[in-house]
Amino acid sequence: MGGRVDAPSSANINKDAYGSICNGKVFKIVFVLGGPGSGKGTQCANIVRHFGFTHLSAGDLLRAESKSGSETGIMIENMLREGMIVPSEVTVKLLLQAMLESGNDKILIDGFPRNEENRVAFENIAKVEPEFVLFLDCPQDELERRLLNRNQGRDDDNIETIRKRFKVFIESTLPVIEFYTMKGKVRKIDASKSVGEVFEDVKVVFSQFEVEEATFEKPKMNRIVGFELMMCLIKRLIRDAERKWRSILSGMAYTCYLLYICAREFVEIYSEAL
Ligand SMILES: Nc1ncnc2c1ncn2[C@@H]1O[C@H](COP(=O)(O)OP(=O)(O)O)[C@@H](O)[C@H]1O
Ligand SMILES: Nc1ccn([C@H]2C[C@H](O)[C@@H](COP(=O)(O)OP(=O)(O)O)O2)c(=O)n1
Repeated sequence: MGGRVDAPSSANINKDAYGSICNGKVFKIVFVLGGPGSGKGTQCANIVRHFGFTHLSAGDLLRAESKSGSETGIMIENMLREGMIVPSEVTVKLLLQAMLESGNDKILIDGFPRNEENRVAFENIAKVEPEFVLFLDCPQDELERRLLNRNQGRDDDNIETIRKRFKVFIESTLPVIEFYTMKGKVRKIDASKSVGEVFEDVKVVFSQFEVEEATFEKPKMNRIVGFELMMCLIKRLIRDAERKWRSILSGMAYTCYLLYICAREFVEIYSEAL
C-alpha cells in the first residue's frame, strides 16, 4: 500500500467528482513542508517504510506532468525553471488523482500547500483537513549546500533559482505554516541535523500511527498463537487415541491367543480322553 505514486497522465480531472469521492473516503493526510532541500523527500521515504504511508510529492507530480508535451506541461516547465509556484488548479488535480489511485488512506503530501492559494483550493475541492503538518526547519546556508550537492539533474538546482525558491518559501509558504500553527497543527523539527537524527524526531511525531499498527498486529498474533495451541492439542489427542487403541488391540490379540491355547489344550485333552 505504501510507496511513491507516479504522476497521472493527464491533468483534465472533473473537480466535482473528485471532491465527492474524497468526501466519501476517509483520508489521513499529513502535509510535509520545509524550505527547498530541507529533506522532505528523504524523510518521506523513511516515513513510507516505517509507517505505511503513500508519498505524493507535488514537485515530482508537476515535473512528470511537465514532460507530457501538453500546453499545461509547457507552462509547468517554464514556471519550475523560474522557481515559481504553479497554479493550484493544476497541482490539486494531480494530487487528488494520485491519492485516489494510491489505494491507501494514509497519504503524505510533500511540498504542498506551498501558498495560501494551494491551501484554500485543496480545502475547497478535497474537503479534507490534515492530521498535522510536519515542518522541517533548516537554515538557508545549509539548504543551499544540500541542493548544490543534490545532483539529480534538476534544472532548478542552480544557485540563481535556489535563491528564488527560498524567497518564495519565505514569502508564500511560511504564511501557510503560520496558519496551521494557529490551529495547533504544526510539528516543527530541526532538520539541520543528520538524516538519522531527524528521523528519530520524525518518529516521535508519527507515533500515533505506530499505535494503530500495534493494535492491528496484536489480535493477529493472538490468533496465530491460538491456532498453534489448538494444533498441538489435536496432535496430542490423536497420539493418545492411537496409544489407547494400540493397547486395546494388543489386549484383544493377547486374549485371542490365550483362548486359542486353551482351546488347543482342551482339544488335546478331550481327544486323549476319547
Ligand atoms: N539531514 C540531512 N543532512 C544532510 N543532507 C541531507 C539531509 N536530508 C537530506 N539531505 C540531502 O539533501 C538533498 C535534498 O534533500 P531532499 O530530501 O531532496 O529535500 P527536499 O525534498 O526538501 O527538496 C539531498 O541530496 C539529500 O540527500
Ligand atoms: N505545491 C507545489 C509544489 C511544488 N511546486 C513547484 C515549485 C517548486 O520550486 C518546484 C519544486 O518543488 P519540490 O518540492 O519538488 O522541490 P524543493 O522543495 O523546491 O526542493 O515545484 C509548485 O509549484 N507547487
